[in-house]
Amino acid sequence: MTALANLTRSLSPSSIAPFINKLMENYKTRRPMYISVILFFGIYLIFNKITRVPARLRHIPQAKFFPYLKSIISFESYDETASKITLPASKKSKEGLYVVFDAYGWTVHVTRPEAAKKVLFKTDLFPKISTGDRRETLFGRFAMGPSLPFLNGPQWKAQRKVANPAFHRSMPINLFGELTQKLFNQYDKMLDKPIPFHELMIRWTLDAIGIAGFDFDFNAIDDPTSVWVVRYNTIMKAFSNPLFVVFPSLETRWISLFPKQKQAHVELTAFLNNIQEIIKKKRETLANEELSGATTKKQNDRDLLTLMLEASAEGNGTLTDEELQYNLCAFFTGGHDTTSNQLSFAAYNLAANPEIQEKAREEAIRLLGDEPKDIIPSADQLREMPYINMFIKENLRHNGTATMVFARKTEEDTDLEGVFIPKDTPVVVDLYEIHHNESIWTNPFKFDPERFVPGGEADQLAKMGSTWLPFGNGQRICIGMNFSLAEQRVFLPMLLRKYELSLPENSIHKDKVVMNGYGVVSPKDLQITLKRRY
Ligand code: HEM
Repeated sequence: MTALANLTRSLSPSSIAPFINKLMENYKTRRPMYISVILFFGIYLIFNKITRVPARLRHIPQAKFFPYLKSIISFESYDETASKITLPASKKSKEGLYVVFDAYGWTVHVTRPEAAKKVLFKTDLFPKISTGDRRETLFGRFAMGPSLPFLNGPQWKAQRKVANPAFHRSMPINLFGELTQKLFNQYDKMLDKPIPFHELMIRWTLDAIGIAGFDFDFNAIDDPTSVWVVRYNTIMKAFSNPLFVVFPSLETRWISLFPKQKQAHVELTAFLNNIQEIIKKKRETLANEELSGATTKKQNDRDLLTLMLEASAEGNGTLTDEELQYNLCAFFTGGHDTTSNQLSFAAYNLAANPEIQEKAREEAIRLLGDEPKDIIPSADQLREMPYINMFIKENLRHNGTATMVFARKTEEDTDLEGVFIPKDTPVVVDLYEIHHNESIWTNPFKFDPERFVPGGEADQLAKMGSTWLPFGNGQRICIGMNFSLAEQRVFLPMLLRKYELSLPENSIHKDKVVMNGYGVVSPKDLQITLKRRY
């Protein structure tokens, strides 16, 4: 007790004041040194966190950190990064797992079909990772609400039940065909010289998803300067600004310092208001139709929004206006760039492989005739194009635009093909690596549609698990898969009948296609020369 009393007395304010004064004096003179030590220590901690695999994941092979970082910050083509870094890492273990520090922190990547199947099918063990609170960022306001790509469990199921019927009806083939004819009018203004193929494809898919999604004509093919096209493009461009992707708080707290980003938010508000207005009008129209018993459009001409509202009315569940808005935006993010990239890769693969192009053209002519006029294939004809379908599948394998699925997170400690993965570990299935893994596909870098003949290599491999999965697999498989395939099946035979495709002499893609992007890739500035056949 006496000792404690003495200590308390010695710690009285009057006794420690000189000590504090001395410390403050010292601090004033040595402030730069203290700050340096704290900074150094902070940097060391961050460096350590980023460069050292955490102990709980050290039993899994690692993709080399610095070469990986260098490759990402020098914007190397995705396939270069894969060949140099991630594919070699995937070969270090028979299970094909490796860890790398990416957008989710230390993440386990899956590059073999057996493990991929488990991750994609066991949705309760591997739910989608939470994207954190980015609701106030531009991308967050556009897409990160309660919508299909981001939800899990019963909430996701309830939404998918409303959306599924809209994607499992007969597709708007005529719309895709008419838009193709419109695009041909643009091609015809630029014949026999390199045309910006990818840029035009982006305009085509924007019109397709606008009209088929919610009956809104952007008119991007005919007028890329129209107010809605410019507005949409401004928003999309601002999304991909890496500064705000990496530091979202700059956008939420310091937005006034970034006038361009601020303007993109204004454009987005106008865009979202327009969608809300369309939803409101659509509800009114459907209510009136119900009252009068009249329907204005045939089933396959109805847009996805109408079909979802009808599915609700038929008792498949309900979506609020907010949920409908976020899902329509999800159809834009999921369905616009992806299909335009895929069709541009298709054009590249036709131009780079003249024999394959000729074989595909012969099939299109056999099916649709060789009369010198545009012909839109019928739904039955779309099912009768074995070679073009094989070409489409190989294009999705060899140059699939989605290189990986959305990240998952382990719900509990788990075993993946005999490898221990602790709870709360981010897990990503690498689609590109599975499609280019030499221990799965024979000569995977060769473009060869024959792999997909019935009973051929692809069919044999399917027994191993998820070997061909450009749209993902399992419950969360891309809801727009049939929509996109229908777009491709209409566009390609029409293109082949009318034009011969070649790569310009000075094309940057002469040796192999040069890619842009990371999770979703596209052929960089793809130019193609078109020669009319009729
Ligand atoms: C070539 C075209 C396309 C490719 C390669 C593609 C690929 C994918 C992939 C890999 C996923 C993720 C699966 C996962 O995380 O497990 C996905 C999900 C999704 N895609 Fe697509 N997609 C395409 C076109 C479309 C289209 C046209 C739409 C809509 C019109 C669309 C809407 C969606 C949506 C809403 C999801 C989330 C589904 C869910 O979680 O329930 N996609 N897509």
